[in-house]
Amino acid sequence: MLEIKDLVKNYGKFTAVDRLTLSVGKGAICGFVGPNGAGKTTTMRIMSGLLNATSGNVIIDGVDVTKNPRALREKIGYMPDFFGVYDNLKVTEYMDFYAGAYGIAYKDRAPIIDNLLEIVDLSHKKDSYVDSLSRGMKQRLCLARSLVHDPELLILDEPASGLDPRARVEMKEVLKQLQEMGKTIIISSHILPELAEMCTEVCIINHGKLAAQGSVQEIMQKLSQKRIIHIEPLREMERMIQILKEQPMIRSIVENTKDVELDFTGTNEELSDVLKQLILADIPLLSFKEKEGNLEEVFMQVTGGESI
Ligand SMILES: Nc1ncnc2c1ncn2[C@@H]1O[C@H](COP(=O)(O)OP(=O)(O)OP(=O)(O)O)[C@@H](O)[C@H]1O
Repeated sequence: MLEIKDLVKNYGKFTAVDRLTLSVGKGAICGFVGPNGAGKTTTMRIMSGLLNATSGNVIIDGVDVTKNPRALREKIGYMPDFFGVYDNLKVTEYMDFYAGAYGIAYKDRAPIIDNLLEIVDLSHKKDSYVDSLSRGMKQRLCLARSLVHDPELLILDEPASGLDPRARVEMKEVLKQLQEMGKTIIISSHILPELAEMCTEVCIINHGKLAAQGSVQEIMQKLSQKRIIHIEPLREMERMIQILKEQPMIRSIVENTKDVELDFTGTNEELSDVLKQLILADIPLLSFKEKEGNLEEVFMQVTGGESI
């Protein structure tokens, strides 16, 4: 659905997007994650035809944005990270304004607007003033507005930013519904855990380059250099540690009051062998498990510890 090839954007001498190459399949919810200033907004604005690239290509559904921005206008819905101020405009009037801007005939607008407000769960607010809505509602309204022309690809810049956990869950549900309707969604954030639960895949962007792409699980596996294994014996801690010290794939052992933490460098096969050794030595075990990777740690590792 989306292919970005060698995309470069220079602002004067500064390179904000640096030979970025990636592709996103139809029906994906792809998270664009990176620290502040990584180049996410710049890339999204180029994808949406709002900004010219210095070089490279952005191909959406077979059409190059840089060569044919008009043809793409219908295919793309863009939600910016900034929500303007709309004094004295009611929710339906706001939607009507955008429907008009996309050339939708006046007589066709009402059912489209009603349907979209229902999708984003704002039907009950249709006669309210936009400025009176909560932040979460404004974000959802902004999302509804980017859908007026029924685009195939949605480009959402930081839609979850500043939302409380409940509003995030609501946003996640709306996105899932849109995915079920066959839309492809690109969504950005500078907080990986915020996106992880919403996305089918993630692209981590750093200094305008792609640092990693894949499902959250794949990225965690590829990038977590450390495998930490927790082992809790019922007793015989000392004897267990002696056996563990003889295992070749264990880089270090940290002893806690009740359990030990191994920094393990081996494969699953080798890990199951460690378990076998302990059982053969009759060490009574209460638990033997790998610590789940921490998304934030992985993100910090990929982006060189830059702030999130
Ligand atoms: N119009 C501009 N002129 C000069 N530099 C710019 C311009 N727009 C963006 N930049 C710079 O390009 C870099 C990338 O900015 P961009 O807004 O794309 O990052 P981002 O990943 O979206 O960051 P954030 O999460 O803070 O929104 C930043 O260093 C920014 O200062």
